[in-house]
Amino acid sequence: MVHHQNKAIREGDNPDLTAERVTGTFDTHSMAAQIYNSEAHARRRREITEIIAKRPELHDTKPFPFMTREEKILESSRKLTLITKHMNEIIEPNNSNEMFHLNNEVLGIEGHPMALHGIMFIPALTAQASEEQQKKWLTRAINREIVGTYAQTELGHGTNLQNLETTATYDVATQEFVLHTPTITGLKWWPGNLGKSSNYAVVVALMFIKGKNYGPHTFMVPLRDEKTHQPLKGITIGDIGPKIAYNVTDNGFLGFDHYRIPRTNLLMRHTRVEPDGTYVKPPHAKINYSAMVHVRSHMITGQAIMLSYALTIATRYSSVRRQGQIDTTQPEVKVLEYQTQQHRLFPYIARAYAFVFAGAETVKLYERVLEEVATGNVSLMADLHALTSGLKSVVSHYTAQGIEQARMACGGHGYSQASYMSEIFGVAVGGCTYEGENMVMLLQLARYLVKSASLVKTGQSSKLGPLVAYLGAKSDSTSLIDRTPTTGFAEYVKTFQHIARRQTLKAADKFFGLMEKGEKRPIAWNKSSVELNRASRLHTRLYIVEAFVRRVEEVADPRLKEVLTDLLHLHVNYELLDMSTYALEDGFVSSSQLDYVRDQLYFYLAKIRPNAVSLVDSWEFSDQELRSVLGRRDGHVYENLFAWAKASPLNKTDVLPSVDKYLKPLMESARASKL
Ligand SMILES: CCCCC/C=C/C(=O)SCCNC(=O)CCNC(=O)[C@H](O)C(C)(C)COP(=O)(O)OP(=O)(O)OC[C@H]1O[C@@H](n2cnc3c(N)ncnc32)[C@H](O)[C@@H]1OP(=O)(O)O
Ligand SMILES: Cc1cc2nc3c(=O)[nH]c(=O)nc-3n(C[C@H](O)[C@H](O)[C@H](O)COP(=O)(O)OP(=O)(O)OC[C@H]3O[C@@H](n4cnc5c(N)ncnc54)[C@H](O)[C@@H]3O)c2cc1C
Repeated sequence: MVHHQNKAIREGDNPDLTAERVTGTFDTHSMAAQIYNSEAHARRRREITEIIAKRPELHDTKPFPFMTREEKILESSRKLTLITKHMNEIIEPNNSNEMFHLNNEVLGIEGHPMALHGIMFIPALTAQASEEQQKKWLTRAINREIVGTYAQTELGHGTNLQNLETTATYDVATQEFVLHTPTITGLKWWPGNLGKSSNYAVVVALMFIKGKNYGPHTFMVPLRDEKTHQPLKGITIGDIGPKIAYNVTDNGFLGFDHYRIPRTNLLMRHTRVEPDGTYVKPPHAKINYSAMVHVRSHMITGQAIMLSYALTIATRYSSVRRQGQIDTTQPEVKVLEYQTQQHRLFPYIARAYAFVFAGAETVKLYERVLEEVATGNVSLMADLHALTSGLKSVVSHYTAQGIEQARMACGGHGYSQASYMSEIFGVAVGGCTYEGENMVMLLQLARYLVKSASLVKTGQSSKLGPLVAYLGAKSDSTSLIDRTPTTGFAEYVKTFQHIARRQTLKAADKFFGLMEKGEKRPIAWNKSSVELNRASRLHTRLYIVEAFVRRVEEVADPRLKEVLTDLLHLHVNYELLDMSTYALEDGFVSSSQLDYVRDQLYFYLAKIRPNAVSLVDSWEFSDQELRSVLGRRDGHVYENLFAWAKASPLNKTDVLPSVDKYLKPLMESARASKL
C-alpha cells in the first residue's frame, strides 16, 4: 500500500482530485497541526469528526438551503440538545477549541440558539462578574441551566456607546437599578439569541446615580420566566427578522419599562456601587468592554476558517471542473490550470494561512491580558485593543473579498446554494460590521498610531511599544528587494515597514497640521480619517506578514517549511503589488523592482500549483462541516449536484399549485383570446 502525504486520499474518489493529492509534497496531518496550533488539537479535531460521522442523529436531516428558517431553528435546537447531553462523550470538558469544532460540524455556521451564550454571555460573566456573582450565575450558565446573550447595540446606536439611550438609574431607597428604554431608538436591537432563545442577558446601559451619568455599565438581567419562558413584566422582546445570513440565530429587540433589578446585578468584578450609591471606579475606564475584545481576538481565527471553507470548495471544484483548452491539441483542462484561476485563489490561500497564524498570536496575547487584568495589571489593554481593532477590520474585509472571489471562481455552480458559498459569504461579511464597524475600529487603531507617531516626532521613540517600534527606526533610502543577490523576507518586511511608517507619519502630520492651522481636534481628526485608516490598514498588514514570517521560522519539518515558505513568498509579493501605490509614490520601490515582484508572484503561483489541493485539504474540514456539494472531499460533484437538485422541495410534485392556480389559467386565457 502506498502511503501518500495527503491523508485525504480514498479509493473510489474522482481521479482528477486524487491526482492532485498525489502530487502533494507534505503531510497534511502535520500541516493541520500548524493550522490548529498543536498536534494534539489537530488530532482531537479528527477524532471528534469521526465520532460525529458515526452518529447519524448529529447529522443534518436535509440540506440547510431546503429548510425554512423555522425548520432550521427546530433542527438546530434538536442537535444542540443532543450535543449538550452527550458533550462529555465527544469533547474534553470545558475545552473551548473542541467545542468550537463540535459546533461547526454539528450545528454549522448559521448560528444556533446558544451561539451568543458561548461567544459573549459566558465571557462577559467570566471577566466582569465578581466571585460571588460568578457562583450565582456562571456555573448555571456553563451548565446551560440558563441561556444568555450580550445586549448592547440599540436601534439608534451601535458604535457610539456613550450615547446609548437605555438607562440604569440607581434607586438608593430600594437598592435597585431601574432599567428603562425611553424611546424607540433606545430599544436594544441586534443581540444574537435575544429574540426567542435567551432568558437572561448581560445588558449594557448608561448608569445614573443621583443624577450623574457614569457611562455604559454591564448588568445581569433576567428577561424571561425560567419555567414558562414568557417575557417578564416590564420587558418587550422579539426577533428582528431575517438577515442576509446567520438566520438560525434569533437576533432580537428588547425594551424595558421601568424594569427593576437588584443593585447586586451590576457586574462588580472591577466596578462597584455601594448600597448608599457610592461609585467605586474600575482600574481602567474600558475594562467592561472585555466581552467585545474577547470576540475580536477570537474572530480572526473564525474568519480564517470561513475563508478556508470557500477556498477548499473552490480549489477542489477547480480540480474536477474541466473547461476549455490551453493547448488546442490537448483535451479540456482542469480550470485550476488557468493562471487567472490560480491568481484568484492561491493568494487567498496564503492569506488564510497568514490570518490563522496571526489569529493564534492574538489569542495568546488576549489570554495573557486576561490573566494580567485579573491581577489588576491593565497595562497591555491598550495594545490589545489596538491590535484586535486593526486585525478584525483587515481580516474580515479580505475574508469577505476572498470568499466572493472563490464563489466566482466556481462559475455558475458557485451561484447555486449547493455550493454553500452565499451562506459562507453572508456569515463572514457580518464580521465587517459586528464587534465594531470596520472603519470605526481602524480609527481606534489610528488613535494608537497617532500617539506613537507623536512619540517619534518628539524624539521619544524609545518609549514605543514592540508592535510599533518600527515607527521609530530609520529607513533605508530605497528598498533592497531585487538589489541584493539573495532577496529574502527581510527586504520585504523592511519595505512594508517603510510603507506603514511613511503613511502613519504622513497621516499624523496631516492631523497635527490641521490643528496647527486652527482646526478643532475632532474636525482635524475627521478631515484626516481616510489617511489615518490607510495607515491602520498598512500597519495591520505588516503585522500579519510578520506573524507569518515568525511562524515559518519556527517550523522544523523541512517539507512543511518548504511549502509554507512558498506560500509566504506568494503572500509578500501579492501584498506588495496590492499596495504598490504606497511603495512607488516616494520612489522607495522602482517600477523595475515591481517587475521583479510580479515575476516572483507568477513563479510562486506555478510552484504552489501541485500543492494547492493539499494546502486546502490540510484544514481538514469534513463534508458535514463544509455542507457544499461542490467542495465534497471525494470530488463526485456532478452526480451529487443532480441528486441535490432532485431533492429540491419544488421537485416534490411535477405540477406546482402556483401553476394550477395562476399559470394554467393565464395560458388558457391567452390561448382563448387568440381564437
Ligand atoms: C459569530 C457571530 C457573533 C457576532 C457577535 C457580535 C456581537 C456584537 O457585535 S456586540 C456589540 C459590539 N459593539 C461594538 O463593538 C461597538 C463599537 N464601539 C466601541 O467599541 C466603542 O464605542 C469605541 C471603542 C468605538 C469608543 O468607545 P468610547 O467608550 O466612546 O471611547 P472613548 O472615545 O471614550 O475613548 C476612547 C479611548 O478608549 C480606548 N478604548 C476603547 N475601547 C477599549 C478597550 N476595549 N480596551 C482598551 N482601551 C479601549 C481607546 O483606545 C481610546 O484610548 P485613547 O486613544 O487613549 O483615548
Ligand atoms: C450579525 C450581527 C450580529 C450582531 N450581534 C450583536 C450582539 O450579539 N449584541 C450586540 O449588542 N450587538 C450586535 N450586533 C450589532 C453590531 O455590533 C453593530 O451593528 C455594530 O457595532 C455597528 O454599529 P451600528 O450598527 O450602529 O453602525 P453605525 O455606527 O450606524 O455605522 C454606519 C456607518 O457609519 C460609520 N460611522 C459610525 N460612527 C463613525 C465614526 N465615529 N467615525 C467614522 N465613521 C463612523 C460607519 O463606519 C458605517 O459606515 C450585531 C450585528 C450584526 C450584523
